[in-house]
Amino acid sequence: MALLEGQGLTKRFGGVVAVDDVTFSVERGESVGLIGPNGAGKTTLFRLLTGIHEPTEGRVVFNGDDITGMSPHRICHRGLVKTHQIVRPFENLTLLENATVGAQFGGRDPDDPEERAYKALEFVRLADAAHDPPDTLSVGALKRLEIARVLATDPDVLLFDEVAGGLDSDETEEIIDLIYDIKARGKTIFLIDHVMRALMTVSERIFVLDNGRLIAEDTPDKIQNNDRVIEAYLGESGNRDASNPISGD
Ligand SMILES: Nc1ncnc2c1ncn2[C@@H]1O[C@H](COP(=O)(O)OP(=O)(O)OP(=O)(O)O)[C@@H](O)[C@H]1O
Repeated sequence: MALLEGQGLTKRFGGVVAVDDVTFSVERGESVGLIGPNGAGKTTLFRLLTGIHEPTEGRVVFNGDDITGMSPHRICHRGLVKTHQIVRPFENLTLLENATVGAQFGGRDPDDPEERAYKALEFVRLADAAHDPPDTLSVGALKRLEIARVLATDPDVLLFDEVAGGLDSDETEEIIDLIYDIKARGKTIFLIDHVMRALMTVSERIFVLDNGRLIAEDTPDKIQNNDRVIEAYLGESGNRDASNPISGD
Protein backbone atom coordinates (compact mmCIF):
# COMPACT_ATOMS: atom_id res chain seq x y z
CA MET A 1 0.00 0.00 0.00
CA ALA A 2 1.29 3.46 -0.89
CA LEU A 3 2.00 5.68 2.11
CA LEU A 4 0.85 8.92 0.49
CA GLU A 5 -1.52 9.33 -2.44
CA GLY A 6 -3.06 12.19 -4.34
CA GLN A 7 -6.17 11.12 -6.21
CA GLY A 8 -7.43 13.48 -8.90
CA LEU A 9 -6.33 16.54 -6.95
CA THR A 10 -7.50 19.86 -8.36
CA LYS A 11 -7.20 23.32 -6.82
CA ARG A 12 -8.79 26.37 -8.39
CA PHE A 13 -8.23 29.93 -7.21
CA GLY A 14 -11.01 31.82 -9.02
CA GLY A 15 -10.21 31.28 -12.69
CA VAL A 16 -6.70 29.93 -12.06
CA VAL A 17 -6.34 26.15 -12.05
CA ALA A 18 -3.19 25.84 -9.90
CA VAL A 19 -3.33 22.03 -9.63
CA ASP A 20 -5.20 20.14 -12.32
CA ASP A 21 -6.36 16.54 -11.77
CA VAL A 22 -3.10 15.26 -10.26
CA THR A 23 -2.84 11.61 -9.26
CA PHE A 24 0.34 10.17 -7.77
CA SER A 25 1.57 7.86 -5.04
CA VAL A 26 4.65 7.66 -2.83
CA GLU A 27 5.78 4.47 -1.10
CA ARG A 28 7.05 4.28 2.48
CA GLY A 29 10.79 5.01 2.66
CA GLU A 30 10.96 6.52 -0.84
CA SER A 31 12.52 9.87 -1.64
CA VAL A 32 10.78 11.65 -4.48
CA GLY A 33 11.14 15.08 -6.04
CA LEU A 34 8.63 17.49 -7.54
CA ILE A 35 9.81 19.91 -10.23
CA GLY A 36 8.21 22.26 -12.71
CA PRO A 37 8.61 25.80 -14.03
CA ASN A 38 7.61 28.81 -11.91
CA GLY A 39 3.90 28.82 -11.21
CA ALA A 40 3.48 25.14 -12.17
CA GLY A 41 1.58 24.40 -8.95
CA LYS A 42 4.25 22.71 -6.82
CA THR A 43 3.74 24.67 -3.61
CA THR A 44 -0.03 24.49 -4.01
CA LEU A 45 0.17 20.69 -4.30
CA PHE A 46 2.24 20.53 -1.10
CA ARG A 47 -0.33 22.76 0.59
CA LEU A 48 -3.13 20.42 -0.47
CA LEU A 49 -1.24 17.46 1.00
CA THR A 50 -0.64 19.15 4.35
CA GLY A 51 -4.10 20.67 4.81
CA ILE A 52 -3.12 24.33 4.29
CA HIS A 53 -5.49 24.42 1.29
CA GLU A 54 -8.53 22.23 0.75
CA PRO A 55 -8.71 20.71 -2.75
CA THR A 56 -11.50 21.84 -5.04
CA GLU A 57 -11.71 18.22 -6.18
CA GLY A 58 -9.94 14.98 -5.35
CA ARG A 59 -8.61 13.25 -2.27
CA VAL A 60 -5.45 12.95 -0.21
CA VAL A 61 -4.90 9.49 1.26
CA PHE A 62 -2.25 8.97 3.94
CA ASN A 63 -1.52 5.58 5.47
CA GLY A 64 -4.76 4.29 3.96
CA ASP A 65 -6.91 7.06 5.52
CA ASP A 66 -8.66 9.85 3.67
CA ILE A 67 -7.19 13.03 5.19
CA THR A 68 -8.73 15.46 2.68
CA GLY A 69 -9.81 18.67 4.38
CA MET A 70 -8.20 17.88 7.74
CA SER A 71 -6.39 20.74 9.49
CA PRO A 72 -2.57 20.98 9.17
CA HIS A 73 -2.39 20.31 12.91
CA ARG A 74 -4.24 16.99 12.68
CA ILE A 75 -2.29 15.97 9.58
CA CYS A 76 0.96 16.77 11.38
CA HIS A 77 -0.18 14.60 14.29
CA ARG A 78 -0.62 11.74 11.85
CA GLY A 79 3.00 12.14 10.71
CA LEU A 80 2.92 14.28 7.56
CA VAL A 81 4.65 17.65 7.81
CA LYS A 82 6.07 20.33 5.52
CA THR A 83 8.95 22.78 5.93
CA HIS A 84 8.22 26.44 5.20
CA GLN A 85 9.77 27.88 2.06
CA ILE A 86 10.56 31.12 3.90
CA VAL A 87 11.95 30.36 7.34
CA ARG A 88 10.63 32.74 10.00
CA PRO A 89 11.55 31.49 13.48
CA PHE A 90 10.22 33.25 16.57
CA GLU A 91 12.94 35.84 17.08
CA ASN A 92 12.34 36.20 20.83
CA LEU A 93 12.75 32.45 21.46
CA THR A 94 15.95 30.39 21.55
CA LEU A 95 16.63 27.70 18.95
CA LEU A 96 15.60 25.07 21.49
CA GLU A 97 12.35 26.89 22.27
CA ASN A 98 11.63 27.27 18.56
CA ALA A 99 12.13 23.54 17.97
CA THR A 100 10.10 22.74 21.10
CA VAL A 101 7.13 24.68 19.68
CA GLY A 102 7.32 22.28 16.70
CA ALA A 103 7.45 19.27 19.00
CA GLN A 104 4.48 20.53 21.05
CA PHE A 105 2.41 21.60 18.06
CA GLY A 106 2.63 18.50 15.99
CA GLY A 107 4.29 15.87 18.11
CA ARG A 108 2.59 12.53 18.52
CA ASP A 109 4.41 11.72 21.72
CA PRO A 110 3.06 13.95 24.52
CA ASP A 111 6.15 13.33 26.68
CA ASP A 112 9.30 15.38 26.63
CA PRO A 113 8.82 17.73 23.69
CA GLU A 114 11.93 19.62 24.81
CA GLU A 115 14.06 16.49 24.72
CA ARG A 116 12.81 15.64 21.25
CA ALA A 117 13.51 19.21 20.17
CA TYR A 118 17.04 19.03 21.55
CA LYS A 119 17.70 15.74 19.74
CA ALA A 120 16.43 17.31 16.52
CA LEU A 121 18.85 20.23 17.01
CA GLU A 122 21.68 17.76 17.59
CA PHE A 123 20.70 15.96 14.41
CA VAL A 124 20.94 19.15 12.33
CA ARG A 125 24.16 20.11 14.14
CA LEU A 126 22.76 23.16 15.93
CA ALA A 127 22.82 21.86 19.51
CA ASP A 128 25.78 24.10 20.43
CA ALA A 129 23.59 27.12 19.75
CA ALA A 130 20.47 25.65 21.45
CA HIS A 131 20.17 28.52 23.94
CA ASP A 132 20.90 31.31 21.47
CA PRO A 133 18.30 33.38 19.65
CA PRO A 134 18.00 32.72 15.90
CA ASP A 135 18.98 36.25 14.80
CA THR A 136 22.66 35.44 14.24
CA LEU A 137 22.07 32.30 12.13
CA SER A 138 23.29 32.06 8.53
CA VAL A 139 20.74 31.18 5.83
CA GLY A 140 22.02 27.60 5.86
CA ALA A 141 21.64 27.33 9.65
CA LEU A 142 18.13 28.80 9.46
CA LYS A 143 17.17 26.08 6.97
CA ARG A 144 18.61 23.48 9.36
CA LEU A 145 16.59 24.99 12.22
CA GLU A 146 13.47 24.62 10.06
CA ILE A 147 14.37 20.96 9.48
CA ALA A 148 14.82 20.52 13.25
CA ARG A 149 11.39 22.08 13.84
CA VAL A 150 9.68 19.52 11.60
CA LEU A 151 11.84 16.59 12.78
CA ALA A 152 10.83 17.39 16.36
CA THR A 153 7.24 16.48 15.40
CA ASP A 154 8.48 12.91 14.75
CA PRO A 155 7.05 12.69 11.22
CA ASP A 156 6.85 9.70 8.87
CA VAL A 157 6.82 11.90 5.76
CA LEU A 158 8.71 15.17 5.36
CA LEU A 159 7.81 17.57 2.58
CA PHE A 160 10.75 19.87 1.92
CA ASP A 161 9.75 23.10 0.17
CA GLU A 162 12.90 24.66 -1.33
CA VAL A 163 15.24 23.74 1.53
CA ALA A 164 18.29 24.28 -0.69
CA GLY A 165 17.06 27.63 -2.06
CA GLY A 166 19.45 30.53 -1.46
CA LEU A 167 22.29 28.36 -0.11
CA ASP A 168 25.93 28.39 -1.23
CA SER A 169 27.47 25.15 -2.48
CA ASP A 170 28.88 24.07 0.92
CA GLU A 171 25.54 24.69 2.62
CA THR A 172 23.77 22.81 -0.19
CA GLU A 173 26.05 19.79 0.35
CA GLU A 174 25.30 19.97 4.07
CA ILE A 175 21.55 19.91 3.40
CA ILE A 176 21.92 17.01 0.93
CA ASP A 177 23.82 15.04 3.61
CA LEU A 178 21.12 15.82 6.16
CA ILE A 179 18.36 14.63 3.83
CA TYR A 180 20.27 11.37 3.29
CA ASP A 181 20.59 10.97 7.06
CA ILE A 182 16.86 11.56 7.50
CA LYS A 183 16.08 9.01 4.81
CA ALA A 184 18.43 6.53 6.49
CA ARG A 185 16.19 6.80 9.56
CA GLY A 186 13.40 5.29 7.48
CA LYS A 187 11.58 8.54 6.77
CA THR A 188 9.77 9.19 3.50
CA ILE A 189 10.92 12.30 1.67
CA PHE A 190 9.13 14.49 -0.86
CA LEU A 191 10.90 17.62 -2.02
CA ILE A 192 10.46 20.63 -4.24
CA ASP A 193 13.62 22.46 -5.23
CA HIS A 194 14.85 24.74 -7.95
CA VAL A 195 18.38 23.62 -7.02
CA MET A 196 18.52 20.71 -9.45
CA ARG A 197 21.75 19.35 -8.02
CA ALA A 198 20.09 18.78 -4.63
CA LEU A 199 16.88 17.41 -6.06
CA MET A 200 18.42 15.10 -8.68
CA THR A 201 20.90 13.71 -6.13
CA VAL A 202 18.42 12.94 -3.40
CA SER A 203 15.37 11.76 -5.38
CA GLU A 204 14.82 8.22 -6.58
CA ARG A 205 11.83 9.31 -8.63
CA ILE A 206 10.72 12.68 -9.93
CA PHE A 207 7.28 14.09 -10.70
CA VAL A 208 7.00 17.01 -13.12
CA LEU A 209 4.20 19.57 -13.03
CA ASP A 210 3.50 22.04 -15.80
CA ASN A 211 0.50 24.38 -15.69
CA GLY A 212 -0.89 22.35 -12.81
CA ARG A 213 -0.78 19.04 -14.69
CA LEU A 214 1.47 16.08 -13.99
CA ILE A 215 3.34 15.70 -17.29
CA ALA A 216 6.00 13.14 -16.35
CA GLU A 217 7.07 10.73 -13.61
CA ASP A 218 10.40 8.91 -13.90
CA THR A 219 13.93 8.44 -12.57
CA PRO A 220 16.19 11.54 -12.43
CA ASP A 221 18.26 10.33 -15.43
CA LYS A 222 15.24 9.82 -17.61
CA ILE A 223 13.56 13.05 -16.51
CA GLN A 224 16.67 15.03 -17.48
CA ASN A 225 16.37 13.66 -21.00
CA ASN A 226 12.60 13.86 -21.31
CA ASP A 227 11.79 16.16 -24.26
CA ARG A 228 8.43 17.22 -22.88
CA VAL A 229 10.00 18.25 -19.58
CA ILE A 230 12.87 20.13 -21.22
CA GLU A 231 10.33 21.88 -23.45
CA ALA A 232 8.28 22.97 -20.42
CA TYR A 233 11.37 24.58 -18.86
CA LEU A 234 12.77 26.07 -22.07
CA GLY A 235 9.35 27.40 -22.96
CA GLU A 236 9.51 29.30 -19.69
CA SER A 237 12.89 30.92 -20.46
CA GLY A 238 12.14 31.32 -24.16
CA ASN A 239 15.72 30.30 -24.89
CA ARG A 240 15.70 27.17 -27.05
CA ASP A 241 19.51 27.15 -27.28
CA ALA A 242 20.11 27.12 -23.54
CA SER A 243 21.94 24.16 -22.02
CA ASN A 244 19.78 21.51 -20.40
CA PRO A 245 17.76 23.51 -17.82
CA ILE A 246 17.14 20.50 -15.60
CA SER A 247 20.62 19.07 -15.55
CA GLY A 248 21.67 18.15 -12.00
CA ASP A 249 25.36 18.77 -12.77
N1 LIG B 1 -3.51 31.70 -2.67
C1 LIG B 1 -3.55 31.86 -4.01
N2 LIG B 1 -4.48 32.63 -4.59
C2 LIG B 1 -4.54 32.79 -5.92
N3 LIG B 1 -3.70 32.21 -6.80
C3 LIG B 1 -2.74 31.42 -6.27
C4 LIG B 1 -2.61 31.21 -4.86
N4 LIG B 1 -1.55 30.37 -4.65
C5 LIG B 1 -1.04 30.09 -5.86
N5 LIG B 1 -1.75 30.72 -6.84
C6 LIG B 1 -1.52 30.61 -8.29
O1 LIG B 1 -1.47 29.23 -8.59
C7 LIG B 1 -0.48 28.97 -9.56
C8 LIG B 1 0.52 27.95 -9.00
O2 LIG B 1 1.29 28.58 -7.97
P1 LIG B 1 2.34 27.80 -7.07
O3 LIG B 1 2.93 28.78 -6.10
O4 LIG B 1 1.73 26.57 -6.53
O5 LIG B 1 3.44 27.38 -8.16
P2 LIG B 1 4.93 26.86 -7.92
O6 LIG B 1 5.15 25.79 -8.92
O7 LIG B 1 5.14 26.53 -6.50
O8 LIG B 1 5.76 28.16 -8.31
P3 LIG B 1 7.24 28.64 -7.88
O9 LIG B 1 8.19 27.63 -8.43
O10 LIG B 1 7.37 29.96 -8.56
O11 LIG B 1 7.26 28.72 -6.36
C9 LIG B 1 0.14 30.31 -9.92
O12 LIG B 1 -0.54 30.80 -11.06
C10 LIG B 1 -0.16 31.16 -8.70
O13 LIG B 1 -0.23 32.51 -9.05
